[in-house]
Amino acid sequence: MSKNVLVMEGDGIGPEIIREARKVLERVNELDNLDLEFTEAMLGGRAYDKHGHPYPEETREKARAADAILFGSVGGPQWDGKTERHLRPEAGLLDIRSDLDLFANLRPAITFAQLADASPLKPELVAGLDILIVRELTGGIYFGEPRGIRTLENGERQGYNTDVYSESEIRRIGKVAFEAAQKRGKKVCSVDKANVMEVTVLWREVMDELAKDYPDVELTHMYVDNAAMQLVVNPKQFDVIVTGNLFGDILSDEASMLTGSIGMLPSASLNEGNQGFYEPSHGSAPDIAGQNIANPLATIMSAAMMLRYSLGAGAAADRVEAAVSNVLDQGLRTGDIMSEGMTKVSTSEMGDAVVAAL
Ligand SMILES: NC(=O)c1ccc[n+]([C@@H]2O[C@H](COP(=O)([O-])OP(=O)(O)OC[C@H]3O[C@@H](n4cnc5c(N)ncnc54)[C@H](O)[C@@H]3O)[C@@H](O)[C@H]2O)c1
Ligand SMILES: CC(C)[C@H](C(=O)O)[C@@H](O)C(=O)O
Ligand SMILES: [Mg+2]
Repeated sequence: MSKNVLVMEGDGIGPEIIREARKVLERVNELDNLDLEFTEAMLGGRAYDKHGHPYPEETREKARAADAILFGSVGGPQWDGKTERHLRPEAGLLDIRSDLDLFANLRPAITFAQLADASPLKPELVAGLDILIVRELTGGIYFGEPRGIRTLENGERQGYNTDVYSESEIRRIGKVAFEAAQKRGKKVCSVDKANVMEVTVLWREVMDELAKDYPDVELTHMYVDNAAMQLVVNPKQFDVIVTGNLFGDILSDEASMLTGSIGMLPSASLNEGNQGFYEPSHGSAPDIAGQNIANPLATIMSAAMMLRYSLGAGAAADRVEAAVSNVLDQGLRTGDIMSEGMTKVSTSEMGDAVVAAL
């Protein structure tokens, strides 16, 4: 039976990186007879400009019907601060995550041997690194109510957000982390701020309870400020990191630099069914948009995650990841991962090289 892949470019570099990932998917579709069908929809700032909403009704319908979604990135200065909160490009992304209940955001930070010298960290600290960040994506301070900006009695304005997690939300993301660890290095580090915030006191308690169901996995806890430091001091101590929405957002950008570039960090956002949403962890990079210089590999590797997690095509996913490694072996580098003696290529040249390596 055919599988429906919804493709959404988004804003900024979105169209450029999605074009390359789609080429790769179309090629493995032919090579492995995957029977993938592609449809398109809009999400983000350009969707707002065209339809008056960053997550238009038509996109909602297509998204609900899709087996998997490939997405670029949203946002840009032209939309910043211009519209009401729910009409911002970023709100479109938060809406679709919530609408499809994509609570489990998997962000693997893997340092390819060929790129150990592209990280600002010493190569010996990052060579062989393989961390999985499991970020809760549909709760916490991103979605908690009440939120807003109010005027106090003294006339001063006050901004406020609410960080909330229920036990069931903590348990379901914890299970994802423990089950992932069982298949990898058998270690989970839960990152919180339980020395200050009640919401993470409960987070820690629930993780401890859950750990009893996974005696083969070692659970440790770490405060987020220390975790931010440990990621640059000794990143290889980590196997799976599980954390809430905001801490996961920040730590995953930090971890991306261990791999050489934010352009190397893919992601999968999954719900309790098999449906998944696949996007690079980076943003729309307005500073380099339209120049054909962005690194498309995070998006291509997100497409590989899609093949593995939502399309039942693990062999095709392995093939894409091997092709990425192959182009790095050839010495091809976009500007963000460029180093001495390597060959600098554009976004589309990098995509073409991955297709050829398939
Ligand atoms: N998931 C998403 O759609 C997402 C994620 C983060 C930020 N954003 C949005 O993107 C816009 C820009 O945000 P930002 O500048 O804070 O973060 P960003 O990730 O877009 O860019 C940060 C830096 O990384 C570089 N960069 C990002 N992706 C790259 C790639 N593939 N290749 C080479 N370099 C790359 C950029 O050029 C920039 O210097 C904002 O509107 C923000 O809200 C969207
Ligand atoms: C654009 C923004 C809403 C988003 C987030 O904060 O989750 C982004 O930073 C990400 O990491 O996917
Ligand atoms: Mg982010």
